[in-house]
Amino acid sequence: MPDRTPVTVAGASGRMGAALRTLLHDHPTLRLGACLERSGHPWLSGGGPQGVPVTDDPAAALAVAPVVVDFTAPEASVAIARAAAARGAVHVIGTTGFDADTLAALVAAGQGAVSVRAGNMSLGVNLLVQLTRRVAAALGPEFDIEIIEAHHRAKRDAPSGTALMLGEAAAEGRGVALDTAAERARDGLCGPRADGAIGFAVVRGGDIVGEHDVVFAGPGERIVLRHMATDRTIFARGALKAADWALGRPAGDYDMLDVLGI
Ligand SMILES: NC(=O)C1=CN([C@@H]2O[C@H](COP(=O)(O)OP(=O)(O)OC[C@H]3O[C@@H](n4cnc5c(N)ncnc54)[C@H](O)[C@@H]3O)[C@@H](O)[C@H]2O)C=CC1
Ligand SMILES: O=C(O)C1=N[C@H](C(=O)O)C[C@H](O)C1
Repeated sequence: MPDRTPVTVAGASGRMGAALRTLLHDHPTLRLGACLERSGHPWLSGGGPQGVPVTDDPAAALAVAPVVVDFTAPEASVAIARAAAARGAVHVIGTTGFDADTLAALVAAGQGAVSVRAGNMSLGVNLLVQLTRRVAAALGPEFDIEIIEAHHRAKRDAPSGTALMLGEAAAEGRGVALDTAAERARDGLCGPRADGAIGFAVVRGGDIVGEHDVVFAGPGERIVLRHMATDRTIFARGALKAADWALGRPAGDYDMLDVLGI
């Protein structure tokens, strides 16, 4: 397979890093070009994949492989965005858990890069986002919207990036701002549900890859839109599709709806 584009995998030893490295092994257009890991990671002193540099320096990785697929942590993604912008490189961002300040820092740092960011890179979830927007727009305020997500016990952020994407889509469909509609915690004598709220509930346990329900609960009936991921390959495949799609595009901020054309 000649002339495949070298890719930096950021967070290369992680769950998503492993899924990406497996797919890149025999990908038709992309190959593993460099591994980026956190400072102090054991792979920096050996033990990582052979034949490619392993580094904690985003600029050094991008000098070798100027397309970076990044499933790391929010602060790490900001540093990678800065390095990608300096080279006008492609930065595919799967990392979730950004607060408002870190998200603003990411966007500012990435000016000049070709950035594709999504809280979920799978085809199925991005279709679910579109369905959620349509159903929320079609139903009246008598339908309460609740988003329930479940993930493995090691996940650090909640609600998941996907749950927040679905919440944004529901809020858009309803013509409201998610910031004001979201109910993210209920505990104790919290009173009845607020009219128009978009509620979030979170399950963590075992090795659940990722499950999301959008519940529209009305008087006498309930609609549930559900996505269940059983294999991380779906996210890795989407991320590599985004990398391929982004090559040669003008600098800017894109998402998976752009990549998938849906
Ligand atoms: N958008 C999507 O489709 C998906 C997003 N995710 C998100 O991706 C992120 C990672 O998920 P997992 O792979 O499950 O986590 P993980 O904990 O298995 O892997 C994260 C990796 O990033 C590395 N890392 C941390 N700081 C770094 C730095 N400064 N520079 C380079 N590497 C660094 C860690 O050492 C680790 O190897 C999470 O935010 C998760 O929510 C996960 C799956 C799908
Ligand atoms: O951390 C994970 O594992 C996942 N994170 C993403 C999210 O926060 O939605 C996507 C997927 O659900 C798996």
